[in-house]
Amino acid sequence: MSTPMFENVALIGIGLIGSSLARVIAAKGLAGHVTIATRSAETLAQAQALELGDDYCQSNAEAVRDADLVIVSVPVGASEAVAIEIGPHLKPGAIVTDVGSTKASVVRQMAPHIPAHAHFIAGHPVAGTEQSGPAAGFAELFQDRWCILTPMEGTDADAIDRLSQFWQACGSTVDRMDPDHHDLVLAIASHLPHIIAYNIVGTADDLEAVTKSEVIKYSASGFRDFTRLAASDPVMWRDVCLHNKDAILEMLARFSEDLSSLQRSIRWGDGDKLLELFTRTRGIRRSIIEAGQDTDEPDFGRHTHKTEPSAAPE
Ligand SMILES: NC(=O)C1=CN([C@@H]2O[C@H](COP(=O)(O)OP(=O)(O)OC[C@H]3O[C@@H](n4cnc5c(N)ncnc54)[C@H](O)[C@@H]3O)[C@@H](O)[C@H]2O)C=CC1
Ligand SMILES: O=C(O)C(=O)Cc1ccc(O)cc1
Repeated sequence: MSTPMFENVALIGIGLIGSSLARVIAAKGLAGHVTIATRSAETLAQAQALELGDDYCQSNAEAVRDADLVIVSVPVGASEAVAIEIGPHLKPGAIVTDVGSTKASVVRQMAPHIPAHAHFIAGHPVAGTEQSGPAAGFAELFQDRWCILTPMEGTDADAIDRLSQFWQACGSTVDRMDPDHHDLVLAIASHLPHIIAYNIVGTADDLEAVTKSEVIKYSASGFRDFTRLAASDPVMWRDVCLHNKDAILEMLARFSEDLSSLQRSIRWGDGDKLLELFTRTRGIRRSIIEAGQDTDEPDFGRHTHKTEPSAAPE
């Protein structure tokens, strides 16, 4: 087997993302030794039973002591607590990254606690499912997906390269962005769809009392797709909403305005306007598929490396 990219890797948090990382690291021989740490003893025991790593400990501080690469895969609201715990125990040259769905808040929470002798580079693999926990992960999760890194100005270029190469070895294409820009783009591309799903399924559930399960009985695939998203982890999505508040509220305001306009078209029987919108949106999906950026479901969102990642900002 070839030399591993990192001798010692510490995975903090071993849910869907952490356990997918553990699996791809093992499958591709990317680490000499993997230490797993997570808060709950039960989850740690589950990770051990699944043989996801080489060492298991409940202390985040202890887990990072020898690590060359530390990957924090916890709900974004726990980022600061983890950074405070691990900061004083990082060895010189260690790379610390995360996988959180929001970036500006994570950078604010973690960066101040990472010592100057280590390298902090926030990240977000744009890959996931509605499942959570260590049993839900799989080695192919990151294959043909984007991973966005949001390094701060002045971060060691070598460390960024090493982390990029790691994600590429996991199957991803790496892109770089400013954290605020990431949060704005992901607010519309990922956060709003989840919020809309939680809302529509909640509304249907309220109606259920009136319609006695008819909503579920007669739901076609459109509603079922919403129920998949609305089954996503509640703690993770509470944290996304609280930690990307401004961008989400901005996008929700735009969404509400457009919804009001749609409502008006329906009320006044403006068929032309409805046809114009529905034709335009159908074209969007068709052009995505034709561009070869996506195959058919369930792989919508997987790309084919036909598009070059954009140039890294200086
Ligand atoms: N689920 C998804 O589809 C995706 C999630 N993400 C991000 O990845 C991160 C992790 O998400 P999942 O793996 O889905 O969640 P998960 O709920 O499956 O796992 C979270 C893990 O974090 C652990 N944890 C929580 N607080 C901790 C602490 N203080 N110290 C140590 N461990 C702690 C939990 O015990 C659990 O093992 C989140 O920030 C999320 O926004 C990113 C891309 C996709
Ligand atoms: O399950 C889905 O459809 C997702 O969209 C998964 C997902 C959730 C959160 C992320 O930050 C990235 C991907």
